[in-house]
Amino acid sequence: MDVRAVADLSPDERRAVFERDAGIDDIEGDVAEIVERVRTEGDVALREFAEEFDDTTVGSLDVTDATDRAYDEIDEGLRDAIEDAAGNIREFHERQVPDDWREDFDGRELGRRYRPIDRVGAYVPGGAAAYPSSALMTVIPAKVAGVETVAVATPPADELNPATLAALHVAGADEVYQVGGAQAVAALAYGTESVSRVQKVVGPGNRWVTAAKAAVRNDCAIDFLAGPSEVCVLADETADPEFVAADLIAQAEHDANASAVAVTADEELAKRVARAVESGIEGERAETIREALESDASGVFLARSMPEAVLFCEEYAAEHLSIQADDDEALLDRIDSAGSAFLGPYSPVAAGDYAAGPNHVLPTGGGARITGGLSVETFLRSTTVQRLSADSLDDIGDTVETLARAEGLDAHAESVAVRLREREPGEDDERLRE
Ligand SMILES: NC(=O)c1ccc[n+]([C@@H]2O[C@H](COP(=O)([O-])OP(=O)(O)OC[C@H]3O[C@@H](n4cnc5c(N)ncnc54)[C@H](O)[C@@H]3O)[C@@H](O)[C@H]2O)c1
Ligand SMILES: N[C@H](CO)Cc1c[nH]c[nH+]1
Ligand SMILES: [Zn+2]
Repeated sequence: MDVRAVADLSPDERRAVFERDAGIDDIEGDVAEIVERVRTEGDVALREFAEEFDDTTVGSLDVTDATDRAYDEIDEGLRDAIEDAAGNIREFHERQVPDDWREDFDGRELGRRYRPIDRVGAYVPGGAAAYPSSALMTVIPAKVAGVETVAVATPPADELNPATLAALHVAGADEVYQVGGAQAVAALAYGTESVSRVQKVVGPGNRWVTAAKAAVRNDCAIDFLAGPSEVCVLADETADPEFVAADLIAQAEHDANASAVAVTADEELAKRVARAVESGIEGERAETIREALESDASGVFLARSMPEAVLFCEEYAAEHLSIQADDDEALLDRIDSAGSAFLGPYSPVAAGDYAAGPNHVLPTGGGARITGGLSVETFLRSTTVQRLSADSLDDIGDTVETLARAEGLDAHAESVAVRLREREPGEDDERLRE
């Protein structure tokens, strides 16, 4: 792996890193066709795509019943790990539940009220790897928010992954369908004979899943684009190059379209990280890792100073930002855009991927510039509430009428004026309310 100087990057090289698209743009047309076929042909299309893309002949699309059995049958150690991670994830997300509130603002009683969305669809990936962790990360926050029905789609297989099924049982999924990729997103968004449509589709996935979420977003709400994994490690001379390399390799093993970057102002560290990456690539996923790390969107970058490295991170807007440096809090303070930040040498991204508690479904492709990751709020809608007393309406009456007339909306002004005209001098608020 080469070390590239940030200052020497050409405009094209900068685009490849900072405007990375994980191969999604290339498949927009194909995904539009898949989505349209699911929309018009329903289950027939789902079955054909399962044959074509997953090499699976699907019997029943609905596999909800398999989850309880899987939970009973999986290895006890695995069951404990799922329960342990689920407990931490639930605890963290319970902290996010907002309270309804009402307050008095000079006679205007104002507030905010929260209600869960009724029916949500969660995509749980399962192509190149199995993702029981994503089952927990999508379904648990929805259930904590109070969503009544969480329908899950996960790729079909002759034998579905038992850990994923067991995790769905633990998380409390209500419906589970074996359908993967773009066709799964389309099925949840538009409905088919077997899959009832949902109000919002959430969850992570490869470029096919992510492109489909982008394609349906005008017809069905989505969380955000949570595509092939990414990590940006900001390191100084105190960092352990083996730790930095391990974090890059870990995210790269998800997908050949994943991206992983490290940036530092210390040339010696940069070289040592690059060497540690080279020697650390091994195992069954070596080819995937190599492809991801050799892409123009990945690499070890040498900045001229830590401020330049910080700017690099801000511009990158990573799904995962790892800071392995002496003054990590001060550095984090200067970076606004990141899905999840991991501070210090003992906070590997993988801890957050599985069990620390925060959500691992996070925006990729620079989405962190405008949004955070999946949370309880993703599954809530809010209503503002306003009750004005006669006196408080009187207080703002002139302001409302003046602005309404400035907009040429006289009926708006009149709807206020009629109330204030009919108000008897000295009439109290209680009477007006009756
Ligand atoms: N950003 C996040 O929050 C986050 C979290 C977890 C995982 N991820 C990402 O999720 C992804 C999981 O990917 P995966 O592939 O293992 O599982 P997946 O379930 O996302 O994708 C598998 C599906 O892709 C479809 N597909 C594959 N090749 C296709 C082709 N040539 N044409 C049409 N459809 C095709 C198939 O339908 C298959 O069922 C990884 O990219 C990982 O990095 C992201
Ligand atoms: N790193 C992924 C998010 O990009 C989440 C994950 C699940 N399993 C392992 N990792
Ligand atoms: Zn991961």
